Amino acid sequence: MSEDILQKIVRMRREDIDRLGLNFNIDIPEARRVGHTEFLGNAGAILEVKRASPSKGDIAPNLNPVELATTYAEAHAQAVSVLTEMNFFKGSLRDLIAVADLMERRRQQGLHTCAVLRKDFLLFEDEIDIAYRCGADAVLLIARILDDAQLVKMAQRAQKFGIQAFVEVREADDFRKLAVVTAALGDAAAKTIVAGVNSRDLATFHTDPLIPASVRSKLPAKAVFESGILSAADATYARNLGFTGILVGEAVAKNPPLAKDVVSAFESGCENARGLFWKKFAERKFANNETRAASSQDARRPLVKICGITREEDGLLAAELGADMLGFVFSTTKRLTTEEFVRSFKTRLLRSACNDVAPLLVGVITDPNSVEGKTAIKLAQEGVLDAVQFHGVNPHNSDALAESCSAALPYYCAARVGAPEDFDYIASLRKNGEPRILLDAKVEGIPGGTGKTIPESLLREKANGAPLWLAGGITPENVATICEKFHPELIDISSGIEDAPGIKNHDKMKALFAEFAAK
Ligand SMILES: O=C(O)c1ccccc1NCC(=O)[C@H](O)[C@H](O)COP(=O)(O)O
Repeated sequence: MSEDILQKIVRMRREDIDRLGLNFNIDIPEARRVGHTEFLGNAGAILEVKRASPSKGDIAPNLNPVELATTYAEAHAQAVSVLTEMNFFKGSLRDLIAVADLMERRRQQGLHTCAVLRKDFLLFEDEIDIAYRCGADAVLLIARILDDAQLVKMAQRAQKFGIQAFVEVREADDFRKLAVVTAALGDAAAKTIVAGVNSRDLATFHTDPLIPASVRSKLPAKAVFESGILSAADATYARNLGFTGILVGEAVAKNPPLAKDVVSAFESGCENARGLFWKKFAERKFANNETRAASSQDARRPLVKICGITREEDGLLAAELGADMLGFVFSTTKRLTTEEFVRSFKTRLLRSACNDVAPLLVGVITDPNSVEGKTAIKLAQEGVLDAVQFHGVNPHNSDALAESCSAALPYYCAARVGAPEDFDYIASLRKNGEPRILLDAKVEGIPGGTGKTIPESLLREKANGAPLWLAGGITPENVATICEKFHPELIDISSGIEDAPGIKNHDKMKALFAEFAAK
């Protein structure tokens, strides 16, 4: 089997250590000469001294580590992460020593001091000694490249020095290792171990902001969202999920003035209902991947949202068939629903034991200032609805969202797509920290539920890359072909399973889900 990039980094590092020794031929202090700052003693941002990466190539090849770390400290970062891997990240133990010495000078001057993390692909206990002597307050331990015994020995060595072991996890086996090392450290674990989840797959470089969301509940209280944070809005998203730290590299190394915005967005945010919605969705997505693979359902089945529910029997059947989300339209169209209906449906749904996990309930709105829009927002803030779908309206431009943000509105955006320019709006939503955006067909004069599909050429040209949430004209007849062509993560269906607007046809609904039975 061919070597992935992570295996290559580790192999080359082992070869360098054989040639140069654990200190890579660099003079390092005989003994530690700096004080100690607890790594993530308080919630906050960890900003990185990063010259290059295997995924991006050169990022800031000529950066001055002391100048950059000074900017980070002045932005009140909690920690500075210093990459010391030389082949792919162009880092060095010299950078680590320089940043730790800088923090010691700041400590003595009474200035804000950041903890210093040695970020590398560490393999041996004696590398912890070297990190400690250089002045690190924490060391990264990547669970995926260490076996149980080695991970435990390295964490114990960190504990012996009174520094933190920052254990990076991502896959199921990493979580098992985290449990092993936590048990091995006993009472000391709470003080020594900080867990981090990387939104970037180190083998493929693909980042997905839903990966940290999917595992937040399995992590200890102190937990870090690593990679893929490009803006203040992304930092807010991570905080909304309940992470106590973010690790930001490329964005701040390339653009140091961004450090301040990222730090303050993270520190002023909090865990809230928006984060809860994304956690529920992400847990559902990844749990479903596993259970479907083991059941009679097609493992490639997307998540399914059935929209435009106006009758209890339709919603209950959709739930029984395995719908992941149910949509209720709070916009004056033929599928308009009411507050009373949604409240009583929710009670009924929770009473019915048709599914282990009830579908998420969302209110679709086209005008946050309308009576209907405000009703859906209220129901989402109360927790009756799991989220609001801003359909064709930009929540970031609306006063309603600004007001409701303080009350933590769970929401996502749906964009109506009919021309290439519409993807500019989608890009702007992504920059605003939206982890997923639903794409729906644009038909003049009809806000949604049009029964029309998005032109294939547009999807092919413009929607590549990001996980796709797809609506518009999906039917039991075309769903298999659409899924085969575009591999959506979620599909959203309304008129394709109806006899009339808001009146679902049960045979069509069954036919839709039958398309996902393993063939
Ligand atoms: O469905 C509606 O009547 C509706 C009205 C106003 C705004 C949005 C609306 N639906 C939004 C959805 O999420 C639909 O499921 C989506 O447009 C797909 O509909 P369809 O093409 O009928 O499957």
